[in-house]
Amino acid sequence: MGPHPAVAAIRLAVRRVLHDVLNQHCTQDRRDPPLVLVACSGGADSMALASALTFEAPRLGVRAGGITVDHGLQEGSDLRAAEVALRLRALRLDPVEAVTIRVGRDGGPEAAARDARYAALDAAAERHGAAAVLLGHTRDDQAETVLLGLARGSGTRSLSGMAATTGRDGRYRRPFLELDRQTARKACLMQSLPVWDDPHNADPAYTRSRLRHEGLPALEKALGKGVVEALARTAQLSRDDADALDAWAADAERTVLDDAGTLDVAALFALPAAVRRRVLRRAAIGAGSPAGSLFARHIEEVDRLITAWRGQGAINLPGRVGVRRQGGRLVIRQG
Ligand SMILES: Nc1ncnc2c1ncn2[C@@H]1O[C@H](COP(=O)(O)OP(=O)(O)OP(=O)(O)O)[C@@H](O)[C@H]1O
Repeated sequence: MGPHPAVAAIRLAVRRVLHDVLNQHCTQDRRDPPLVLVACSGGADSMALASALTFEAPRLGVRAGGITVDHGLQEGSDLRAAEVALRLRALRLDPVEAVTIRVGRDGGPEAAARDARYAALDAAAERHGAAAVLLGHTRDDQAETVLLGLARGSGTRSLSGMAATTGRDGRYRRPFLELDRQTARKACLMQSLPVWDDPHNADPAYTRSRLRHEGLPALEKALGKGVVEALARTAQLSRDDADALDAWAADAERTVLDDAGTLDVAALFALPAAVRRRVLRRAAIGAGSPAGSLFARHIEEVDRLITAWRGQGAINLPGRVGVRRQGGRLVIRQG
């Protein structure tokens, strides 16, 4: 008798990613077996991921290890991290590491914890020479990410959620992005894997938690069960659109930019709004405005220098970047 369908599904998802990693490894002409690490919080998604990795890796000639990060934000988090590391070793992953980090405050508690966690995972990947790091984000996480982008009123890039592959050299992989959270949970249950439910995930103080426990269930009640799947599909379609528009903007930039680094207003005006705003955003970032602080409202204001010109003065962007219209040119400079 084969494995339970949930276990078969998580294994298939991981096998596909391992094939990809192996192909990439071979094209780099490497002969040693690649090491793949699972980033594991001890929650159901990443424990399911660890179990699938431990099953598939030896069959494909891949080495498999695990990393758990202790954010040090809760009483006893060090003991829990040690416990997760033990569970990963019990799955015969090797190497296994529990890494303790210090979380700053920049950008709010959730963003600060995420930034510190990725920095620790990057460092661990470098230290162990890992070819890939697997993350347990599911289709439900993707749907939540799309809704958060929608609620911020941002564009297609933000609606495109998380990519299956991100990070330096495509280091981070998300095998479960097309799998629902219920399947991961069921797979743990069927394999008698103990899982740890992070109390933060149920804490209504966190936006994502409210969305998960109140927002999405209300949407499903109103619109039907297919909402999560539809939102995940929206993410993929938006990603394709955003990629195409980014490529268009990169081409357009070459035609509107002169050697002195100023932009031709008439040529900008002739571009479709979605492309023009991307060109303006690229130029602002190129001049030193930090991408994370540059919001749609900033770019809209710069855009008005082109589309609603009435002699306005210079516009100040984050990072001490100023934008002014001088005759038929747009001058974007720091300082
Ligand atoms: N403390 C951690 N240590 C290592 N990896 C982590 C940690 N927290 C999150 N991750 C990785 O990031 C992914 C997504 O994080 P998220 O906070 O959504 O997960 P979670 O709900 O805490 O845990 P899980 O996804 O395992 O159920 C996890 O699946 C895991 O791969």
